[in-house]
Amino acid sequence: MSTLITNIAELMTQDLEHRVLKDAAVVVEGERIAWIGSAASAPAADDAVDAGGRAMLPGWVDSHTHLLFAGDRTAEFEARMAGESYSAGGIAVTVDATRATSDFDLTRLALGRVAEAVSQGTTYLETKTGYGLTVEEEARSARIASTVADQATYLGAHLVPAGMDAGEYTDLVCGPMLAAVRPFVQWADVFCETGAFTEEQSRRVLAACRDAGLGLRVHGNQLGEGPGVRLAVELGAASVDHVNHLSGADVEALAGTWSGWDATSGTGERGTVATCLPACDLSTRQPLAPARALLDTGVQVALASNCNPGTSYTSSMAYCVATAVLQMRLSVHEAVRAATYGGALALHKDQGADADGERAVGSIAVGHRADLHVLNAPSATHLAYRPGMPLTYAVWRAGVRER
Ligand SMILES: N=CN[C@@H](CCC(=O)O)C(=O)O
Ligand SMILES: [Zn+2]
Repeated sequence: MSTLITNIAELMTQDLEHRVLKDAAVVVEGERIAWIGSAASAPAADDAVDAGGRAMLPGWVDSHTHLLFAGDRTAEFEARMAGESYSAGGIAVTVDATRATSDFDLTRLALGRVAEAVSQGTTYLETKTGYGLTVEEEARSARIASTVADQATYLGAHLVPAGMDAGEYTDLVCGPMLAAVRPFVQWADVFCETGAFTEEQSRRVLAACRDAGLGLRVHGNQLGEGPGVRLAVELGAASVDHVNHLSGADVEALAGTWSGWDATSGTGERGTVATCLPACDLSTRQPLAPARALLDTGVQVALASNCNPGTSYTSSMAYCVATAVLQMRLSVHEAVRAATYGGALALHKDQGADADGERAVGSIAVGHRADLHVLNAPSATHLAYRPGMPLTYAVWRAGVRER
């Protein structure tokens, strides 16, 4: 079964050549993109969809979410808006609510959040554990995460539970808890920040998880300058996320990780993606991450929602893109790239087409997964020009029309 989507006013491919085609068409065959080019030379297909002169871009790749939770933290948000500052301790409120929720309800809540994201153009997403914090609860979250998201991350090192010794809890995270979650996750993450995990504890967790075969990610430099970026670079993490407070040395270190990468062919030695979370920055009144400086220094950047009940209760990638353009000084093309290809790079899903059985996401090219987002607008510029407007018109996820 093939579908020709034609009359696309602007096709922002976010492929390696950064092509933006006018008056374009795309053919979807099963789960893959089979053809792209000018509408005038499009081949025939079983079915046809008229995009009506709208813009198409890759579906958003949300590479950082925390969707496995119950309850909300409205009171904490209100206190913050009244002047209190964010601290890691709020996580415990969500842990209590999550533990008190059945498997069925936790799954239903997470699926509802995924559906919300997909309806706004997200077609590939990662989610994390981290609101369980016991062996059984983290294993449960990891199991459910693996069924609701495309990729799952183990974040047992989110907060030391009340009444536990930090060293003993770190042992648990590196030992029995890791063994229990291992079948369900691809990645491990650690909240390396004052009030959460120290540099030494974070290094221990990351090393144990790496030895268990997991890829690494780090929550770092969110609330102040600290060891997060250094640790991510030292251990070869795929991404370091938040990155609000960076020293010049942090930026240089991140740029250095990309010195062996050839961005024009998408080959070479991968570095550590800097994942900026602007919705979280606004909701916690932190300075926006220096995405402009990171890009200018040669760092690969991703934008993600960080959807969670404490610091960023939104899955709107369009909101992140609008903020990146209006306030972080990215061009529309750069912001959309960070929210699509950048996320794929951070999740190691930027490559693969037909031959190897893997399908790249985050860019529109033949053989890639057919994850497509049509805007109710003639160009992607409208994402920033009309911020806050519901611009998602149609969504294909792995070739299936979702909206
Ligand atoms: N920073 C650590 N973890 C989450 C927040 C978790 C929470 O406050 O519930 C984040 O990415 O912002
Ligand atoms: Zn997070």
